[in-house]
Amino acid sequence: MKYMTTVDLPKVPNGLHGQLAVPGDKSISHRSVMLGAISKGTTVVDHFLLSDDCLHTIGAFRQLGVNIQIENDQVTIEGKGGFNHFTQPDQPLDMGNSGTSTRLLLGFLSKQPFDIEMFGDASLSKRPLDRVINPLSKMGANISATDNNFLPLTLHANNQLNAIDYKLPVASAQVKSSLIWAGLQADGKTHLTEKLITRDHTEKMIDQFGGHLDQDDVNITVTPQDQFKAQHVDVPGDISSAAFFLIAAACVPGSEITLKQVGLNQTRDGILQALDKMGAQYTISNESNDSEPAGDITIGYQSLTAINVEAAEIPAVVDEVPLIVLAATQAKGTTIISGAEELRVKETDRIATVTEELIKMGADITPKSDGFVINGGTKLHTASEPLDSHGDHRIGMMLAVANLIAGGDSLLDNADSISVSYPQFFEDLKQLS
Ligand SMILES: O=C(O)C1=C[C@@H](OP(=O)(O)O)[C@@H](O)[C@H](O)C1
Ligand SMILES: C=C(OP(=O)(O)O)C(=O)O
Repeated sequence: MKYMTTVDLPKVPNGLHGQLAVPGDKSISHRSVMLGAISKGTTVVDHFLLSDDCLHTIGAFRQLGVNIQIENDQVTIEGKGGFNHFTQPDQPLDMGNSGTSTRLLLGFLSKQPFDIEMFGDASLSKRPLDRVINPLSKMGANISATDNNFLPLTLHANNQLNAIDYKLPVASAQVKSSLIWAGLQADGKTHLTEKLITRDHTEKMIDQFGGHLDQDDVNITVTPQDQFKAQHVDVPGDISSAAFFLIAAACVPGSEITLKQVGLNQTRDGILQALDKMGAQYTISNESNDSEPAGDITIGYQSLTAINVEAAEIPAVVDEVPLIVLAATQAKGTTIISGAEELRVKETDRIATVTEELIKMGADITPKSDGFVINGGTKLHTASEPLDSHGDHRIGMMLAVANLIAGGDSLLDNADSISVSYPQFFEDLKQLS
């Protein structure tokens, strides 16, 4: 897909107000289709995120012969009752812009009795896959990828996966999840050791669907199993989507908002930890805890102070780092973010694109190889040339929030990339205006 649309970014002269339920969590939505597909029975998923990325996961499973119905934001998946009942896709699987779909499906589909081809868009075709190809190959998967690292690729027919002991060289929930899917199909116990704890939605959902993993801090043992039982999944609001409004409300004078039933999984709540460290006040109410914890978050405008963010804190906030940089431009003092080199291999090199775009609005940011140094207290202004999402949904939405803070009239190029994770972002922002 080419992202072409240029939009006039909205303003909120009186701040953000009111209540909003953000769309469902992207990571959990992807995984609900995967577990639903191998379970026995019909899985019903409510508050599913119908964004481009998740629709690519649904599209791939439909091509594998899984019957999936969509009605409003409810998705119904007729499970196949195991990993062994898929049919060979008659076209290559289109992964679009979605790193999660690609990396998770590589492990999930690494023991199928037929070849499967996969391709993606220009951005996804530049993102490294050797982080999953290498360990999956050790397990016996047979993958021919472009330069052994990139899409397009072919996952060759394979009937044997060997269990391995593997220490993950990167802190990545995508790599961990891919290897869990493969481990469930291997011939013995697979032992994984994470570099740092990363989001645990795969582990929680396996448990919800009647499976079992042994976990102890960064160690996970996967025992082969494919007896999963269909479930009802209620997807909480995506904290990564809520984060745009949390930062907007904290930084635009006069704001006071409540975001309803946002996912509060502790492996994902780094944006709240960062706000705490910046001295922000917010309240959490109506907490629920089904398979994933959730609650309502109320936050208003306030002054923020600079913080340091280090490597160990990054996984819980990896997709929200662009927003921490933006908040840091408004905070008192100098913020230093380190250990965030993974941002260089997201939809764009987010260290480069965040810096380039916020500098257009007057921010004082110095990029580092693994993060940023931000001198705060800047009055952001309208950019004299259009801002650019660079085709990266999270950069596009972060810039829309930056324009709210500036109270400016900036334009945003390549705005339609936002549909990758949050198609109704501008409508929801209007609801809070
Ligand atoms: O597992 C997931 O659902 C995700 C994991 C993260 O990627 P990495 O695991 O590559 O850090 C995150 O950036 C991505 O948006 C979603
Ligand atoms: C990095 C992201 O997603 P993915 O890796 O699935 O493309 C994201 O949503 O910010």
